[in-house]
Amino acid sequence: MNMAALESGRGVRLLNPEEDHTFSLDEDSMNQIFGRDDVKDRYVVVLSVAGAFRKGKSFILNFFLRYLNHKYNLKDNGDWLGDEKVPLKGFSWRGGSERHTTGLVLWSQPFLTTINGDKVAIFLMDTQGTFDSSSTVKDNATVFALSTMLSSVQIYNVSQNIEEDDLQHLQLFTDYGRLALENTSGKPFQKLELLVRDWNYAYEYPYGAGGGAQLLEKRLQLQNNQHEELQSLRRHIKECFEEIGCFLMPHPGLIVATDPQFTGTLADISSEFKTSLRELVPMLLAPDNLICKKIAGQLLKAKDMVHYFKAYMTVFNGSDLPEPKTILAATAEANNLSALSESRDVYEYLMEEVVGGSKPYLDQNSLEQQHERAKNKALHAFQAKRKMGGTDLESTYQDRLVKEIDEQYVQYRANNDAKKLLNFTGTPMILGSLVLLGLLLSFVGDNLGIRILVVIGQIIAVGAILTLGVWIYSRITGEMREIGVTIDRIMDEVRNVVMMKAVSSATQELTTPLADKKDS
Ligand SMILES: Nc1nc2c(ncn2[C@@H]2O[C@H](COP(=O)(O)OP(=O)(O)OP(=O)(O)O)[C@@H](O)[C@H]2O)c(=O)[nH]1
Ligand SMILES: [Mg+2]
Repeated sequence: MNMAALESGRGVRLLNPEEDHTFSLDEDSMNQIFGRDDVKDRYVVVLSVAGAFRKGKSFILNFFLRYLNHKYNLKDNGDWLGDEKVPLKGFSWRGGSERHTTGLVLWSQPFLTTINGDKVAIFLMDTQGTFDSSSTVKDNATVFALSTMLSSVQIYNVSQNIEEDDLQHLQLFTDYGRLALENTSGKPFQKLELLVRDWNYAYEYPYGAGGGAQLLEKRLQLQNNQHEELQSLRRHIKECFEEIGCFLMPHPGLIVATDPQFTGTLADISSEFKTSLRELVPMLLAPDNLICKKIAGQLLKAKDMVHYFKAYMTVFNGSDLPEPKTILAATAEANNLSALSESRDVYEYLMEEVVGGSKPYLDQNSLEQQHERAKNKALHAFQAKRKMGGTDLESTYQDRLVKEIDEQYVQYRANNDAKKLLNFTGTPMILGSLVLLGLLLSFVGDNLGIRILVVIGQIIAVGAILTLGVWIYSRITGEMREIGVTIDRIMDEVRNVVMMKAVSSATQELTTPLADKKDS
């Protein structure tokens, strides 16, 4: 199997656990991953795997990677599971009893595709296992919460069965989710997939999604004799996620579970496990099944992820676990911030079109008009976005947008003014040289008595002086911009032709003696 495309990626730890039980965010890596030019404006599918430590989370993610590489990089519809003898690589995984993955790890290269014409980037996220001996309850909750808040598909990896404890751990989200439901449109979370590993009771419920659905229904059933708390937890879980599924995964075999030499080769994995992988992975990641990340009913772009990461980091790094209302407030802040930066992009884009670096000088009035037009468009874009957090928060961010745009305008104006000054390296230099050339020709022609040379020289000199005049006028006043631009373009051509001639004659000079030497 061709793994080349996979080898360009690696697991990047975006969230690092610190000694004092806070987490630090690797902002540079985050900006690099989500801000890549071909990625930042794409909608995102974020699949995360979370749950107790040492239960095969990183291991299974590497099969997701194989599928994604096969389907979206190599665009191959054949068997994706791969060669029986190839070791399993990608996210770091290993055997043993000590926890391995820490913090939150993202695959550095998203997989790119389109869904119904929309460009999409698929991200995989690995998480620190919960309940190891060195983490606190808060550490666990933070990783679990962040990965749930930031993913569109959360795979909740549980061992052997769905127990009451497993459901209890969803409590923080259901509390947040209920609050979010009251305040925003759309369900707060998208897909939750409980992945039960080492399912031993296939005689009761068969392996796969079918058996999983039966088990899940049983576990989420409301019963009259259940305590009220257990009943409401179940109700809320169903309310908060758009979709909840369960998948029963068979045991992968003794070599996988116990052999320290095991490298992840398919040959050492039970055939039931492989059969289930063939069902599970496309069920989550085939083109028709991809789920894009939404917050408050709105699709997120890769560049928006940065705002949410930062906002959640701040609230989860406090000394206590944040209250659901604090998480909601952070979500609303990030949501407004995304709208702000998107609208500022609109302003920048429109202004670059008229006064960007390569554009000629624009007169003051026109510049002002263009600024007003771009600012209105940006404000309109901001207002058109559905936002969380109420009108007060919205107007704070709108004021901030106006302030940032006005600051940027000052910058554009300064740059524009700088263009007014003559630029002696481009067009004027060429035109000046042409004036000199013309004068030289007519002088030589005059001395040699060649009348035609005198006329040609004078035409060149006068033409160049007139053109220079028009060009200077256009630069200083900002009027006749089209003519000014045309002159620049023609002079550019002239410069290119002259340069090419100079280079080719120089190379000829250099190569001819060599060739001559060869011949002799
Ligand atoms: N019993 C069992 N073992 C598995 C399964 N999948 C992988 N393993 C083994 O479990 C061990 C741990 O795998 P990892 O993928 O590193 O586990 P993890 O959940 O990422 O662990 P942490 O990063 O410490 O949270 C490895 O030895 C795997 O071979 C499974 O479905 N069942
Ligand atoms: Mg791991």
